[in-house]
Amino acid sequence: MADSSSSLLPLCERISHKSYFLRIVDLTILGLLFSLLLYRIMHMSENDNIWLVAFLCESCFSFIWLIITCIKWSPAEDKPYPNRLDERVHDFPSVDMFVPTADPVREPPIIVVNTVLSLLAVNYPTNKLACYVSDDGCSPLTYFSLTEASKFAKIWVPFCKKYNVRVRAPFRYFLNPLVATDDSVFSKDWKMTKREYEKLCRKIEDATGDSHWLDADGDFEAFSNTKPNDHSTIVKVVWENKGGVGDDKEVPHLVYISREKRPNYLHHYKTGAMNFLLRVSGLMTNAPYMLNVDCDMYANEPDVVRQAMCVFLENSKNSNHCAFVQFPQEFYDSYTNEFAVLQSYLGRGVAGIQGPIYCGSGCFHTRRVMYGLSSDDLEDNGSLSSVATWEFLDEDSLVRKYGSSKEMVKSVVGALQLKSYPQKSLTYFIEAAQEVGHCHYEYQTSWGNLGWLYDSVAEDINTSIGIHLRGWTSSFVSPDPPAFLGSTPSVGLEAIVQQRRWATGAIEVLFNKQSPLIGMFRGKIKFRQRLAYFWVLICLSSIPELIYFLLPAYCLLHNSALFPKGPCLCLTATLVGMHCLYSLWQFMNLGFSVQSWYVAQSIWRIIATSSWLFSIQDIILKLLRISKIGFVIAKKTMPETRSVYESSQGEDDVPKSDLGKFEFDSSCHFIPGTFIMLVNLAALAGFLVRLQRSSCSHGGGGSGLAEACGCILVIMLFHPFLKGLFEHGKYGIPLSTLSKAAFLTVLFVVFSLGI
Ligand SMILES: O=c1ccn([C@@H]2O[C@H](COP(=O)(O)OP(=O)(O)O[C@H]3O[C@H](CO)[C@@H](O)[C@H](O)[C@H]3O)[C@@H](O)[C@H]2O)c(=O)[nH]1
Ligand SMILES: [Mn+2]
Repeated sequence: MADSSSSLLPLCERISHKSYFLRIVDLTILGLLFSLLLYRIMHMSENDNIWLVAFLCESCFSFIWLIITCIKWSPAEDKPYPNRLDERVHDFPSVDMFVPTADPVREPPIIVVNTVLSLLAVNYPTNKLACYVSDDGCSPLTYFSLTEASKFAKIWVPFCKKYNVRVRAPFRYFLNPLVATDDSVFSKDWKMTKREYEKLCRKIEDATGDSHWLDADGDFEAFSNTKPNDHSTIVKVVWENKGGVGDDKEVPHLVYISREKRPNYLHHYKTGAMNFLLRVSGLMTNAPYMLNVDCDMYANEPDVVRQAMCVFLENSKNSNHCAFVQFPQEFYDSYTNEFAVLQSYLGRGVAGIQGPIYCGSGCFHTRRVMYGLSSDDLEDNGSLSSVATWEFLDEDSLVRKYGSSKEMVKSVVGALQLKSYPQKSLTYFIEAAQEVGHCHYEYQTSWGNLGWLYDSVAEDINTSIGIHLRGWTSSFVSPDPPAFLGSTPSVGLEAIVQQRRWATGAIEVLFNKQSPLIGMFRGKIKFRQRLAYFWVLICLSSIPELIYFLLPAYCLLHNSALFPKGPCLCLTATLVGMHCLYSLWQFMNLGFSVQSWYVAQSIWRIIATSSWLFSIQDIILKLLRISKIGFVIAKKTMPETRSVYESSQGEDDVPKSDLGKFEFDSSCHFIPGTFIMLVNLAALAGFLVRLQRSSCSHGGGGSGLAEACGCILVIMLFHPFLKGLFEHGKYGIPLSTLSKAAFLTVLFVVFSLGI
């Protein structure tokens, strides 16, 4: 473990990104918002009800900005120095790596295989690593792909280490052609490895849709007569690194697991899979640290495990108890950069308080924390306190918490006491692993209150709150190039549905016993950290946003004033202008273009008025017990696999003009956006032909110019819908959506005109 000599340089450092300039900008915007609210209060009596509605919406926006300012106040991140690790650490801690997958169609096995290969090939002693793939789809194709991948890994892993390959997911690596080199051995190895990878791709492709190979091989017997939601537990050791000494030619363990599923049992989607992974890995290797990635998130940085260990080992020497190390989620196929910007500003902001929020992927966890320990259950030297020993290691309580498997209990005790795990063959544990995969294993235990927490489809936020409430800190490491890269749905329905799930999950957290709202003063969580979890509920702002986007149109048609009059209009104009410039600066500061800033602004507004709006409906239906909330798996794609071994052109296969174009279909998700667009167009048209009512009987009455500008701004924000009105095919708004939105627009216009 880590050398205690203090004269050596630290393994990681905390870097503060505090900026007085940004604080002043944040506070100025906040001041302008409050001034606007004050102006509205002072002129409430002179205006009609719409003034009050605007006031309420703006109060919500001001509250959100207040929270954002608090979160961003003292941004920070950790910078690890993996090069210093070797001189400091003699015995590296083990790390178990989890990859959950659930659907071989939406998550093609070749993507999962690439993720697994990138993990198996990281720069870390191979005998300290084990990779576990959980398959909720119970797919023989996924299992087959992994067995084939493990054979290829014996070529790929040594190749990566010998030539210090930077990107260790073969599909990415082979996108680039072989660079001319004098090293003939390298050229030969490169060509051979590429050929083998192509063979692997072809084998997987051939096996897709053709299942005769299933019967031919006894290894697949476990998969016969299974359905994804009705089958027994399957545990298969795909590759065991027997007697490994950790040299560069070895391949770490690879284990395939699929927990039992029966139609009438709750299986808790990804969260259930994660807890099963936690148990099986506990039985087999019981590493003190665990990496968890989504099946499409390959390791893009070979040193990533070493980076995470730098943070853990450095913190283990002081009493700063770090529960997890989170790397940002970044994507190889994203044409919009709104997440990168969000993570860079808000993510670092939270990181500077108690630590980043766990975001489901690209995160290293501590096993002991996942088994339910609080930060004050530990002594300064990291051992269990006497109270915790009594509370956690009592035999009855162990069975009550972790279930009845004797092997499991033994492994939990070992993990809690940080005992080194007796090496046994992985196959020795298959029976015990099957036992802890039964549907009823968790029944009347604490699983779901410990491990990954149940009752929300956003298990990441939920679990994260649980950890921070127990007084742990977490760490944010954001290397360049990114540590992990994954696939994100293209802009359109897929992305909207994904955002709807995230928003629904976030609101579900509000109603949990972990809720940052309930138990406001409970737990060892810092106040600003609690605020950060409130920010996650930003999805609730969809209602004021929707209303606000309709207000200018309403006021224009109804001939009432929305914005302050005279010189005070400057207040609104400055606010809008400053906010635009500020967000533009944030984008450009990270190297993104003006265009990408503009696209991101509209994407956020579209997400707010569709995904977030429908998530509120999901929650209401759940609370009324009318429907349950499911986990719709996001579709993963990789740059044309064909091009990987035929043209090596990558994304160039897609016409550039189609990249990032908004796709529509007849889903109800597109109705709000179309409706907003039509309403604002109608109001502007009405304004232009002086259709507005001439009487000023309804309150203040405005010249309408400011409101017309408001409409133009809304149209600019929803410009994909404007384009969608004129485009055809998947880029055009379908007639059914258009007619529904048009009907609503007519109702709105009639209502606004007061006919
Ligand atoms: O029943 C299920 C459903 C999903 N998954 C896996 O969960 C992961 C995440 O699913 P994905 O469809 O990719 O969701 P995303 O919206 O892209 O994921 C983000 O949001 C989720 C919460 O909604 C988090 O769990 C993820 O870690 C986070 O990356 C994938 O590896 C899936 O295979 C399962 O194992 N079982
Ligand atoms: Mn995903």
